[in-house]
Amino acid sequence: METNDSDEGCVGDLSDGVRAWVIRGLRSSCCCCPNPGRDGTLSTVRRPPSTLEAQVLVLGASDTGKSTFMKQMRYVFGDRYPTFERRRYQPYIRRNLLESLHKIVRFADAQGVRMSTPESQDAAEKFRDLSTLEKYFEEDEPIDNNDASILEGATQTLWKDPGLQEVYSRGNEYHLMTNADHFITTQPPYSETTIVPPHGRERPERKEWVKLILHPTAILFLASLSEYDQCVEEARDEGKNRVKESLEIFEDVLGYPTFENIPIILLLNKSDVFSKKIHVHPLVDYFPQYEGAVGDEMAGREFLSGLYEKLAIRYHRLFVVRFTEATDTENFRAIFAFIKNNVCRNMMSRGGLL
Ligand SMILES: Nc1nc2c(ncn2[C@@H]2O[C@H](COP(=O)(O)OP(=O)(O)OP(=O)(O)O)[C@@H](O)[C@H]2O)c(=O)[nH]1
Ligand SMILES: [Mg+2]
Repeated sequence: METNDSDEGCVGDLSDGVRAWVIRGLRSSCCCCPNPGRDGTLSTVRRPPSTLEAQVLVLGASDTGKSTFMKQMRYVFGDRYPTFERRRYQPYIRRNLLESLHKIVRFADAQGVRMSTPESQDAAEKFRDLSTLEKYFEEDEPIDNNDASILEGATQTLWKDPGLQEVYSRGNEYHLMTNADHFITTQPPYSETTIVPPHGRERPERKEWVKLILHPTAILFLASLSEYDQCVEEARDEGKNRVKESLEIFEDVLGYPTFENIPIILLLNKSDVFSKKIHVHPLVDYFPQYEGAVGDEMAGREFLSGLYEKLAIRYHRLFVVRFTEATDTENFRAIFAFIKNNVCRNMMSRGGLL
């Protein structure tokens, strides 16, 4: 399902007069840059001539947290999330969650995993047939209260079942969205307005976005630490590992002539998911060259960041790495301060001030 990511377009003033911008239609890129015109084109900045402006381009493979990062910017520096906007997200979140529950139940069927009680078997039945759920996908139609409470009860009953927990922990085998547990354990978005950044799924048209972007001050490259045990959904038949896909995109960025002297800040995101997963899914099962201990979070982080570092060294590029959790606002604030500092230093150094 595609989401109408509201981060596509101008997302408002950030600190120090920098504006954030996501180029419409480019899933994998966004930047902080001069004011966009109303028609979505970039226009001249009306600022005092002495104002310095940074353009930070945010890149990365699908599902790594780019939109979440931009939404945090808006939450921290912009107008938070007005109620109307939360309402706008709700149908997308609801659809993502229903499709996820359907995937979980079908995977359980395929693997011969049965829910352990008659109640949870009944609950599973509610999500087994996608065509019966489609009526809840309508954007403009709220679910009636009775259906909402049936779906909510079924969701909670299923979640407590050990059979469901078993297949849930194997979500990497069938492309389960990252935060399905969050939606389920907080407030399933059937009747109440719930806000969590939605989930976009398109695979980036890499060669396309790379042609369209400007000369940024810095590149923020997002990669997901937690995807080491997942395959690229669109390249499922090839069984292509998502970290490998991300490394290829990183290499494209390193090799792109326009970016030759642009500093890169690598954000290894979803560290919260990684720290849970690493104990359950050994890194060595997916990367045989990993030599650290099973379940050693620090060694795992070092190993994965080392894969990016090797590429950067090969291309003689300077870069810095941070481990992040884009869904955590406090973590975002700290990372944003780091980025700002880094970008400012870079601008000063380019201007001969350092
Ligand atoms: N737990 C956790 N979830 C995250 C984190 N960062 C992003 N997510 C979730 O991961 C999913 C994908 O995040 P997005 O921000 O939509 O990813 P994206 O890079 O914009 O994806 P595309 O638009 O498909 O390229 C969403 O459900 C986010 O809420 C994180 O640090 N921790
Ligand atoms: Mg996105």
